[in-house]
Amino acid sequence: MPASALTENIKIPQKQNGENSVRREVSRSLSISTSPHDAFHHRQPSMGLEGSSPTLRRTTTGAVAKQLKPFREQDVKILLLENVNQTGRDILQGQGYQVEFLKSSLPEDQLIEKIKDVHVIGIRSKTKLTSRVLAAAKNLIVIGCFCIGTNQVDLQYAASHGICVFNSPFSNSRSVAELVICEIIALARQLGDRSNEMHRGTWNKVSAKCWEVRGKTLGIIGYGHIGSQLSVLAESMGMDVIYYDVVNLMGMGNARQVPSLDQLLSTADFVTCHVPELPETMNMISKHQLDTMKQGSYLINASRGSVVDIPALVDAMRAGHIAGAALDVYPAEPAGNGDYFTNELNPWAEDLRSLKNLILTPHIGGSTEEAQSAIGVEVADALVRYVNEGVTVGAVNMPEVSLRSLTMDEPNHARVIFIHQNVPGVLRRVNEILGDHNVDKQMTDSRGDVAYLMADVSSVRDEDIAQLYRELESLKERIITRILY
Ligand SMILES: NC(=O)C1=CN([C@@H]2O[C@H](COP(=O)(O)OP(=O)(O)OC[C@H]3O[C@@H](n4cnc5c(N)ncnc54)[C@H](O)[C@@H]3O)[C@@H](O)[C@H]2O)C=CC1
Ligand SMILES: O=C(O)C(=O)COP(=O)(O)O
Repeated sequence: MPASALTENIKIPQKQNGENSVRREVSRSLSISTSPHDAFHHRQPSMGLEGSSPTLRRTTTGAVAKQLKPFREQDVKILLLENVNQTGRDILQGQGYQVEFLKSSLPEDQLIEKIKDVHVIGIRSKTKLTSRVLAAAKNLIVIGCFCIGTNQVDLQYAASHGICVFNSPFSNSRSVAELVICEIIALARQLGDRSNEMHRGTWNKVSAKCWEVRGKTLGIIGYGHIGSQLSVLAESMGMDVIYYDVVNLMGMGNARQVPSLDQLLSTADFVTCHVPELPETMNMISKHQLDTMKQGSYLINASRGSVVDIPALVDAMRAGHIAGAALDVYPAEPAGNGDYFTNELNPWAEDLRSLKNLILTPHIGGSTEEAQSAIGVEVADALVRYVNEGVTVGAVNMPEVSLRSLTMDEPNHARVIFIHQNVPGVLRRVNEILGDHNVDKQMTDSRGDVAYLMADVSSVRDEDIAQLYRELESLKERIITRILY
């Protein structure tokens, strides 16, 4: 059946602004093309068994998994910002998607222009996907954060608009932990200052207030992937490790959890922050906490800039109460590389630059070849699985739903994905619609206000698919319908 035959089944109401809403929705969910004649593509020939596809897989039963291709691959538009690693780009381009790659982030207004068109966006920690930006992203189905943190994305807004978000939960944890180990020793030995002096031609051999780290106490705030990895490394250097976390967690090695932040602060020689950006972690280290820290102790922050109240830290360092600090993250960070670390960016930048034994790094905690290349693969794979098969395993804002792959022996199957508001009665109505077909398998789950249903239906013709799509779209609780085949 030609694609246009299917198109004829679709009623295309005109919107006031002339934009065609069904066409837009269809292009977001079923077919990428915005041409009314291409609004539904008919089935693509299945990939041949002898084909050279690098993604040819077998299911657990040994059958060859059919690669679902909802779109013409070349129509899937992807915008990658912030220098996403080549490994990720290769995977996405290997799928035949249209990939636009930029080295830096974009200011909000430019981002709003660019995001209008794309189905997938890949970012790192700098790009702010606020509700204002996402509201412009009419075709967007998925966001890939090629990093750990997801605080830069309005996760709830994204979920309520059916936009799935993935990240890489631990591929750069080791890199951050190693940087922090390096900083502990560098602060204890005032390495930054000695090196700066030598760069200026000054020989300044001192031992006063320079220490070994062996036998000193490291206090870790947030004992997750990074904190616990750091704990192991610090113990192997002979440090005692204590940690504070809102969750009760088993310590690695001899590390001990302490019941309060104040207890950690008043005991540790080195305090390091590894909590996510949350309302509760905003200025978690401020004047009171700095005062509670031991005289001559050190502070490290490689988590998020909002966690440490920097003017309070400047005061504590000027007073000599804090002997040194290392900061990798800042409340405001520039979109790209350049001479931006000035008072224009953050009002206290010059104050920081004037302090002794303060290591300042440009958010490089996760910036190693190993981490970036692993993250590129992990997040790009998750994006491909989502675009091609609708699998949400690993998503940070959607229920995790997966079905075993359709196989090459099931040519007339379709996968229905229905993201909807999590209210009573929807499943009954969805199943009434699906009930005319043979539902081979189905999974549904909810997370907060949003539910995700995935069902594989067999023996469906192209016109059945169009009808299923129309009927599901007509349900008032629908957020997004996608049909993959
Ligand atoms: N500088 C850099 O380049 C990088 C920075 N990061 C930042 O580091 C953060 C931590 O990363 P992971 O260890 O992978 O996260 P994680 O989620 O594995 O661990 C975070 C821990 O913090 C704890 N926590 C949350 N709120 C807390 C509170 N109010 N008080 C005490 N503990 C609290 C959690 O229970 C959890 O155990 C990320 O959210 C990200 O913002 C991550 C990677 C690279
Ligand atoms: O992984 C994270 O959360 C980080 O902070 C690293 O961010 P980046 O990928 O360097 O922008």
